[in-house]
Amino acid sequence: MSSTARQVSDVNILDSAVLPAPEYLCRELPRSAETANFVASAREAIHKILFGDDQRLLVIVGPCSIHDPEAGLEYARKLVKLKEELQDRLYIVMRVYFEKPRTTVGWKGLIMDPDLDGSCNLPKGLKTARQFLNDVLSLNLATATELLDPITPQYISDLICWSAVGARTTESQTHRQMASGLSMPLGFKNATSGDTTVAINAIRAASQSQTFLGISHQGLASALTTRGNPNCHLILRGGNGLTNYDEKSIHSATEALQKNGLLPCIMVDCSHDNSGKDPNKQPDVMQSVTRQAVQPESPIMGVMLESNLIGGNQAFPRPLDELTYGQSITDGCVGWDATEETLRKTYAALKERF
Ligand SMILES: O=C[C@H](O)[C@H](O)COP(=O)(O)O
Ligand SMILES: C=C(OP(=O)(O)O)C(=O)O
Repeated sequence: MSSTARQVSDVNILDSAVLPAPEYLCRELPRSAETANFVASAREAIHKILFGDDQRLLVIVGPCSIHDPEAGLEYARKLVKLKEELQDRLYIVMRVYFEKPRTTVGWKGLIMDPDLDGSCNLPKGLKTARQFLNDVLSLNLATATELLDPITPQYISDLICWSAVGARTTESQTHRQMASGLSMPLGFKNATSGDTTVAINAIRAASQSQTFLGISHQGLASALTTRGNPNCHLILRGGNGLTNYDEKSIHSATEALQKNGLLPCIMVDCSHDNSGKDPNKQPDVMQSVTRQAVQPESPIMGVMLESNLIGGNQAFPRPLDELTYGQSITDGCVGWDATEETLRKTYAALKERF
């Protein structure tokens, strides 16, 4: 009888590289006291909007994904000027998305592949993301991201003012548990099928205390017990080719929230299925949503817009020297001029709310 055992673990693992512990990266790229205070007050401002203590509209706007930090910062510098101008009616937060959930496969974002060439240099990706967040916050601009991998928050969440769990992960217990321990307000998107029940269940689960497997700041596998996140809300993004920002959809989502004892508090994503993935339709969606938002007792407290320096998107992968500066390599975005016009129109329409 042979005593040689067959290989039964790591059969499909090609490589494994230890990452720096979160505390190491946070020490290398620390947050200043000013930045910490800015993040805390941005989260408070968003909390007040969620709970109806501030009538401003929360606007999560920016690139579908950050792939070029230089262009991302140019965008941030433009956005912060507009934010300051419109801040008595709009609370503008920049989309700073580093992790992309894919329907099948594709570029998974700057954290996973910062060199855009499939080399997946994760230590560089985490470092670039942390540096970029620090840079945006130093402009006095609040940051929003989707948290996809449950290990990522330990590296960057102290620099995030608002986060989302996406349509592909709202039903995942792992993500609901993660959300229950996060320190910032968070939106759950309805499922890609259009189902909103999964997002409502997610809000309920994330508001509870949970114990689950995670990593500590020292990078050690840990059992984490959370308090529950009281600042979760619903995001309607359409689904299965259909929109869900019309009055009837908003009304039925509101009823479902109330039936579950949750705050009637809804953000509308003007992109994704709500625009049929056509970025040119996002401004019209935003206008329609704003018209509803100014109605008395409207549950609409926020909107999301995918926007970049240049409108549309470019096919990717492609040779890096052929990339158009400031244009999305993931979903199509509204260009800067149209973004500015749309936000100004929203601002003007919101006069009725004040
Ligand atoms: O917002 C981004 C995309 O819609 C999401 O990452 C899915 O992209 P995919 O369907 O192209 O994979
Ligand atoms: C991936 C995103 O959205 P969704 O989860 O709605 O597809 C996104 O907002 O980048």
